[in-house]
Amino acid sequence: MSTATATAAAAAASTSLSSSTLCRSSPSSSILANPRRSLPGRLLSSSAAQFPLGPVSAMATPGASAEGASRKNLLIFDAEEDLSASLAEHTAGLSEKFVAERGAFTVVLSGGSLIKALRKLAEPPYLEAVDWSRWHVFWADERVVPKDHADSNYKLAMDGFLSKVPVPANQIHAMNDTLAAEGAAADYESCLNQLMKNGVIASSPATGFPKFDLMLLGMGPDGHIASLFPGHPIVHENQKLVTYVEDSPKPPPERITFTFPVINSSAHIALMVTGAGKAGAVHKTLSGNELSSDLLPVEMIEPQDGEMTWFTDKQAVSMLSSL
Ligand SMILES: O=C1O[C@H](COP(=O)(O)O)[C@@H](O)[C@H](O)[C@H]1O
Repeated sequence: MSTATATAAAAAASTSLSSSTLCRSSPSSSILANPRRSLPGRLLSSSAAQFPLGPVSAMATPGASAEGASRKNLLIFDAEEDLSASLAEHTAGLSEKFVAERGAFTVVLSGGSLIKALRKLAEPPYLEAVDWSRWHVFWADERVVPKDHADSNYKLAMDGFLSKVPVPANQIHAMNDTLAAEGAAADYESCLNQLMKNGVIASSPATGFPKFDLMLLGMGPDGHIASLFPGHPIVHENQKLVTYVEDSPKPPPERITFTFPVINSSAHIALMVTGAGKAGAVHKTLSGNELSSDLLPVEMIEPQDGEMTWFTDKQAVSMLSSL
């Protein structure tokens, strides 16, 4: 597989926190008009191969421009540094767009390797250029552990990213770690509903579910995303916004997670997948049969009215023969 220069890769348009809060809405969580800030010029990483993805397969033409491209794009990077740079550019570009359009940027984080990949967003030039005051941060999934526990996705994100950027503490909407799984899921769902009412989170005209501006996801080697694991009945949840598991195959067993209707209602989904250990799930997803009855969770990502970008490396796509 050769790499090509990305023409418009990922250009979807392309105070340290001393504390943060449990999910809540507050007067400062309403949408306010915002003077547009400009980001520095193009800072695209130059070592991605870009493939617009068809609805079923990964067969595509390299180097297509972002304009008129399909709603799913596959970016392949040689170097992790470049992936991280492109993810930063992508996120900063979307932040600028949504802050200008609606005065807020709602971004959903996951746990795992994603957080390290976000590190360049907390560095110049993004550190100064991004309007962090308009960010509202959420989690796609959380483990039922205290917020200072080594397994906490909140702690991971705080330590690796959020403590380095000036997002107002009351706009960091963590799941409630004082409740058991079921209660914490219900609590987070009411938080989302309240923030939709306030207009902080948009609502999808297509589905009525919350429409986050950007959902940042990772994927496990088994094809799980958030805490939606292969073969688990909650992958079929279609009413709730947030649900829970008490028997996760990956420890810790108790977790809270967004459901597919919420994930698929997002305006933008960025899925970060690296490493040879994930090549099998990537292969099944990008060359598999979407009609099969044993879909992996990652295969069930289907934006209803949005755009999805895969951020991958060569190892993760090494089993794709068609590239
Ligand atoms: O358990 C989890 O795993 C996935 C994937 O993590 P990675 O380290 O393989 O990237 C992560 O996206 C999810 O948020 C987390 O709870």
